[in-house]
Amino acid sequence: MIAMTSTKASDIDMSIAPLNAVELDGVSVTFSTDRGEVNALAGITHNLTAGGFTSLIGPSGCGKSTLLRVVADLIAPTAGRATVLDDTPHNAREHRKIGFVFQDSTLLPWRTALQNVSLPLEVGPKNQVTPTRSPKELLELVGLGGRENAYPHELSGGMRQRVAIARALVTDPAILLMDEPFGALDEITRDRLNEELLRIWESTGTTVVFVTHSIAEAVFLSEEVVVLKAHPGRLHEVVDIDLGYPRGPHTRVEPNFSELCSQLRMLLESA
Ligand SMILES: Nc1ncnc2c1ncn2[C@@H]1O[C@H](COP(=O)(O)OP(=O)(O)OP(=O)(O)O)[C@@H](O)[C@H]1O
Repeated sequence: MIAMTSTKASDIDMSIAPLNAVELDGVSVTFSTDRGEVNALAGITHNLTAGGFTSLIGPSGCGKSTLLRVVADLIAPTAGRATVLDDTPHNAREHRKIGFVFQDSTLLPWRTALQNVSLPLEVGPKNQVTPTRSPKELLELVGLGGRENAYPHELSGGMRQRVAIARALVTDPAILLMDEPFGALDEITRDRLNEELLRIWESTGTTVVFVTHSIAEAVFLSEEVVVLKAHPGRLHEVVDIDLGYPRGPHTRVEPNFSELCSQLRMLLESA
């Protein structure tokens, strides 16, 4: 388990864990469309520390989702290389080392919360996963103990996202990729889930890569915020969020918090 300090890399057992969970070396992605080529990403070079919490922000179309998809092995880079846990994204995915949470919870409506969380254990190669926590324990971890038998339509939007997070964690992934997971939620629910997510991050030690449009959310959650520029998507700036952990409601009223939000706002305006 990784302690909640701002020097996370030093807490990792180096005999078993790579220093970097993700290494991006000149990653470029070009899509060919009917209207010509779209340069979604151009030469992204950056490393993500194992056990860290990194947010990606930037204007619409700057390639945030594309970058997550490269790491998740859903898209191959046109140029450059992505390394995940010292391996190819393909092998990391095959070994079930990557969990993904989308903006929409994408739960199966005919399955209960528990059955949804169990789903990844029922599909894919057998015997590849020995989960640290059972689906029931994961539902407890995300604050849904006692709601195992609820169907998605019986749960609020925030609860459905909690189920989606539990489902993403069921294979015990080393990396959790989250693409605007709380974007559709009201502000109070979102703040509460941000606090929950940090608690889950603390207890699982997973590396989190989090896409958001919210500056405040990025600052509240992250150890570092990667700001991307659009057309083509490229790295603009990396900002260290030196607020320390644990974070809670008090964090949002710290002077440093507002200063970091202003700094990021200015960077986004020039992106
Ligand atoms: N499958 C695809 N085919 C063609 N173009 C694509 C494809 N996927 C993404 N793009 C283009 O690549 C660029 C980056 O898209 P991406 O969705 O990664 O951006 P984003 O930063 O996540 O955007 P948003 O903040 O609006 O969600 C955009 O110009 C988009 O239109």
